Amino acid sequence: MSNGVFKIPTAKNEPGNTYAPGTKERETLKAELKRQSEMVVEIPVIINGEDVKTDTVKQVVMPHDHQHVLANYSQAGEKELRDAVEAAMAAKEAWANMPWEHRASIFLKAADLISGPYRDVMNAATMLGQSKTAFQSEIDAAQELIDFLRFGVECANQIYQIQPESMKNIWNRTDYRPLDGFVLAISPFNFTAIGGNLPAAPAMMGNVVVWKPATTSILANYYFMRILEEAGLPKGVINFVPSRGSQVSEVVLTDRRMSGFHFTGSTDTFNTIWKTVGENIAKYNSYPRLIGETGGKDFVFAHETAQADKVAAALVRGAFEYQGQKCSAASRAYIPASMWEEVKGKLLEETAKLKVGDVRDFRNFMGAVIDKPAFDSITGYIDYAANSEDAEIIAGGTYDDSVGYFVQPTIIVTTNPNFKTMVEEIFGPVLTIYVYENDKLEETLDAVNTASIYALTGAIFAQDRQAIIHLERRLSEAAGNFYINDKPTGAMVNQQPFGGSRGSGTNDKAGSIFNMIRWTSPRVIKENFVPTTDITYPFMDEE
Ligand SMILES: NC(=O)c1ccc[n+]([C@@H]2O[C@H](COP(=O)([O-])OP(=O)(O)OC[C@H]3O[C@@H](n4cnc5c(N)ncnc54)[C@H](O)[C@@H]3O)[C@@H](O)[C@H]2O)c1
Ligand SMILES: N[C@@H](CCC=O)C(=O)O
Repeated sequence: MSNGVFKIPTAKNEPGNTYAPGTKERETLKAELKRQSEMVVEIPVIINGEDVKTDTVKQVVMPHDHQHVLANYSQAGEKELRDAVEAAMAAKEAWANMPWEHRASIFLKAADLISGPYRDVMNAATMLGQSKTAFQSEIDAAQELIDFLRFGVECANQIYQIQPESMKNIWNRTDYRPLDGFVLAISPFNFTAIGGNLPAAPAMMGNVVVWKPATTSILANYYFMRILEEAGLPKGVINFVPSRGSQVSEVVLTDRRMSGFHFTGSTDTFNTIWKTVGENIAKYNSYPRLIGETGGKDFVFAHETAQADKVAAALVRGAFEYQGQKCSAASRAYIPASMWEEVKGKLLEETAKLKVGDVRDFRNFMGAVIDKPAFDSITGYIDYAANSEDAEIIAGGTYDDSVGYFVQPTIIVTTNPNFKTMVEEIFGPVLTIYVYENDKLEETLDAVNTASIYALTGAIFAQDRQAIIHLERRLSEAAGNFYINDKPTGAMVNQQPFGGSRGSGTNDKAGSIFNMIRWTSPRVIKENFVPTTDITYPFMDEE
């Protein structure tokens, strides 16, 4: 029994640790890295709160030391996937009917557990399993994940307060029901926070979920699942099913009770899923909500009034942090000829300083790329540029996968604004630059707008206010997250709600009210306190 309109604790962005030499946080994180490096975790499938081991067991390795096994995980097959759907459906009624403040408490508690006792665990698992540096892990597995949980609760609370007007004798109410079925969440490898948010956001709104994590981020995703359990998530509300994507599509995506799909990953995968849903549309109980944040080919555009050193700094951080494996990473840049020599000098100087290696050595700025297919794909682009007459590699261009999947930060300069590496998402530490003549501003802006199918993030650099206004207008459809005099990465929950359009997804802005509202199916209730007995209208009494 709940009596009260409860006040949700005010959400604030989680402050980050620095891990500077001599700090306590650096010491405890290093100890946790050592502990996790010396053990092999056995990761089960988790269905209805029960650990399930299967016959298909696969390994999780460190990308920066690929012979080092961190964990073995059970892969769910068809039976486990079907069981997960049934477990979710069985948990549905009790979860949907749990008083909202108790649902909220579970996620707020999980946020506090990550902020406190499990911060090192989440960071170490993300560093070792996904090859993130301490800095990159902290902004993801700690800060962003905590923010998603706390602001998610706040957004849900705001939605529940959106209520209709009522007239004399009438009370109108909106009942924010969860969707009529279950939600399938499929997450990418590159952000532990996104992995957590994809199942958590629909669950906060009262939905039950089948969650398929990416195979290369399973370790951190598994620890998050355990934290949710410790926070009190009832059995079956989120079912954790490491599995093959194609099999999830066959078995879970096409189940008639699938009412929502929450995805982040590549555009190709989302297209395949959308097509599968379309082909099966007559089968579903209700039209499934399809929410997908996908790829990017993010740009930095410098105007002739920009400051060269700031442009160069944004390019280095925007392109090479986390090995360029951010959907928001700066991967194409447009620099005016008048500024190029200065930008180039600074870029080469700063890029030469970046150390690439094992993330347990805190002096490294970059770790390894995620796995062998990613390594082969990224180095394929580098080789293509090396052999092209339209391009010159001015930094990096080398790679080595003998110990870990290491790719040096690479800068390509091209004379063709539609060169392959200016157009396609590479998802690695490769930046391509097109130097434009100062008097070709409009043609170059057209190229920014049309070169790729994506519209995720983009940054402009300029000092002149009229130029800023002009660029902002001319590139209005080119990015869902647009930056002025800043790098195109590092969006924060509740500050820069994140998502793009065109080939970059449905732009539902993760962690915001726009996304959370997709997980409800509102029922409007009209209650009449004084029902009428009149059948006819008053004006019918006389002619
Ligand atoms: N827009 C954003 O907010 C955002 C954020 C992070 C990553 N991304 C994008 O994600 C991509 C990188 O992540 P990734 O390599 O994990 O992406 P991916 O598309 O390869 O995989 C994403 C998930 O989909 C699963 N999957 C693959 N094929 C499937 C299929 N046929 N059916 C069902 N599931 C399938 C994978 O196993 C994984 O869990 C990049 O394109 C990046 O831009 C976008
Ligand atoms: N939200 C993150 C990117 C997530 C995609 O990989 C950023 O803004 O850098």
